[in-house]
Amino acid sequence: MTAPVTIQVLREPGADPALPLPEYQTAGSAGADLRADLGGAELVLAPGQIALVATGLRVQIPEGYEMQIRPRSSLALKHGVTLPNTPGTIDSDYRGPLGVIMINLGAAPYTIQHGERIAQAVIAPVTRAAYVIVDALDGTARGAGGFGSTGRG
Ligand SMILES: O=c1ccn([C@H]2C[C@H](O)[C@@H](COP(=O)(O)OP(=O)(O)OP(=O)(O)O)O2)c(=O)[nH]1
Repeated sequence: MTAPVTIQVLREPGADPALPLPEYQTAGSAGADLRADLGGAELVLAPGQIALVATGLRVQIPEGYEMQIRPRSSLALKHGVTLPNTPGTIDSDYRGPLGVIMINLGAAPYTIQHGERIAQAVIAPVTRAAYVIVDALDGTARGAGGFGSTGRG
């Protein structure tokens, strides 16, 4: 296993110090679970509602990496609760509160509990590109074909 990337974490003033930091549930988990810090309260997400859910944390990600915030499949499958902007992008130069944008696509209200695991954070290397203007692009067999050009199934 490669050495872990260190993410410096600052708790927001007033954040619940009892909440565990993002944590991997198994040795092979790609994502570390993020918890809702609701100040001890709960948050009801009505069908169709979008909310920015606080984690109570700020993070400092090393340059050259990003954090991707992804849904938990269990919440999505059982309740239709997911992230409308998945994966959320946390930039290495961002120093604000780490928030999770959630949406309830299910038919019933969903109650998020204080401390509930609401999403997962995946750390990934970032490749930066240089964009350059040209007069023509290389030809390929696919050409401009897309959006189902190769047929269905
Ligand atoms: O799910 C998310 C997505 C983003 N952010 C924070 C961290 C990220 O670095 C910053 C900006 O996100 P993004 O680049 O996706 O937002 P934007 O709409 O392009 O805004 P900006 O103009 O601030 O970049 O907001 C979150 O806390 N949670």
